[in-house]
Amino acid sequence: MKKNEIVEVEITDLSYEAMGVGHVDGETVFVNNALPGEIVKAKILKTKKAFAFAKIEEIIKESPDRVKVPLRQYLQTGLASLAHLKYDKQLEFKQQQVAELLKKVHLDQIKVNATLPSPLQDSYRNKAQVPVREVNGKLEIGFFRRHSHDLVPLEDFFTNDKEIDRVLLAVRDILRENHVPAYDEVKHQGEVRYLEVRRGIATGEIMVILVCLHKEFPGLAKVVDEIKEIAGVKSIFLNHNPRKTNVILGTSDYLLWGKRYIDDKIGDLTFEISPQSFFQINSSQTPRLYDLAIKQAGLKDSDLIVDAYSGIGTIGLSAAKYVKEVRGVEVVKAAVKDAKNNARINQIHNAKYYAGKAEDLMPKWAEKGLKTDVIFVDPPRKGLSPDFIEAAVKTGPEKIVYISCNPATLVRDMQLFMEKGYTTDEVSPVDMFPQTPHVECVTVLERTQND
Ligand SMILES: C[S@@+](CC[C@H](N)C(=O)[O-])C[C@H]1O[C@@H](n2cnc3c(N)ncnc32)[C@H](O)[C@@H]1O
Repeated sequence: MKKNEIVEVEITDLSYEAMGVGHVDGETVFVNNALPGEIVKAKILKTKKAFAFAKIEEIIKESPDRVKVPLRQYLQTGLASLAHLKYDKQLEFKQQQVAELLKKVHLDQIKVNATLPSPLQDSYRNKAQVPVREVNGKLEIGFFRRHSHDLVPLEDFFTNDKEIDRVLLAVRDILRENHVPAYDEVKHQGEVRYLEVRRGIATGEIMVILVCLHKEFPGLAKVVDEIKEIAGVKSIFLNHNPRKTNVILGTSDYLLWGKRYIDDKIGDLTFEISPQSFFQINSSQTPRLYDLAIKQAGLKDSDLIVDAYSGIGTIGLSAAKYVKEVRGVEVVKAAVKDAKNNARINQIHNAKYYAGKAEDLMPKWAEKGLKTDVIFVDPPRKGLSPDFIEAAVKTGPEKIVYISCNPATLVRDMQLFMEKGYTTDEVSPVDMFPQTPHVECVTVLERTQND
């Protein structure tokens, strides 16, 4: 295959990034937005040693599972790169992905349950982070075209809560009217790099964060005065990110107006969320994820449980009423402060939260002779470190409840726990991110022998 060549290809599979996979003359080709069962004419965009990337020129045979996407920009940008696949097939795709990863490491005896569907299939996100750039002389918000930093302007973000889109557009218009320059990443100049909007779905409280190159800019006070008049806005921050980087947020947040946090609810618990704290983005599905994890943990009132990678304490605090003691660990200091506050405002007295890296604190706790009954882990995409796993096992938990947003690292870590005498017979995918290829899973590893 050569660049710009047009090839006819039958799509036989879907990659974990939701690209159609086919073969031409023994070589693999990944075709953007093509679906299994389709025959397409595709233009080769890029070639590598053993594979190539291509885009559809024409669909010769269309899959019966293809659905019409409201805006082609959703597929161009990767904002909703699975939106062209019927929802029930998206759920099957996620289940299959986990099954294939297990099969690759000869763990196909472990059953992968059907993916738990999300109650909302669009407009489910309680948080948006959108780039701000100048396009054709105008400040725009949108999403980057896939594998690039070209901004595709958007007004309807499809997966965001509709109120969040309303606020994003209102802030965009305020920035335009006040002639605030958008960030230019080539020249590393301008002011506003990203807009972040978070909404407490249960409370309606909205936080606006202007991610800026400088700590202040001319006219900022007037911009803030106007943003605070937008219905629902309770908190306005400036996040200062002066670096030449693709990382969205800088390390310092300055409160410009209103509250330091917004409130939201999961089940009957209230949570205060500050700007840099992690909070599950699909509010309609979060209680179902936690219920599944807590139910499968089979908690007892004598249990000491660990909530590792605890964010603002949501899992541990949801489990606290079933157990004797909760001990949480989280690396973001502001989130630990939120977790402590959240225990207090919900009158939960058996939960303690500690700031630090889980892989540093767990070995210290194990050395001091801590004995645990159940350990909940909910790490970022890179999963757990071997040091953490080693130390966690030393504390003798009967069960490890693993909540994962990356099935590849989940399967890797499951193998390490299995080497140490833990086992599981099922993994449950939970759809936290409809219209995208992202997969969330829960599995419970039980101790079968003393190591
Ligand atoms: C997927 S989130 C889960 C948060 C929480 N359990 C929830 O459901 O909202 C992962 C969390 O791990 C934290 N984190 C990342 N690396 C960490 C580390 N090395 N040690 C402890 N926490 C870490 C992140 O700040 C984030 O809050």
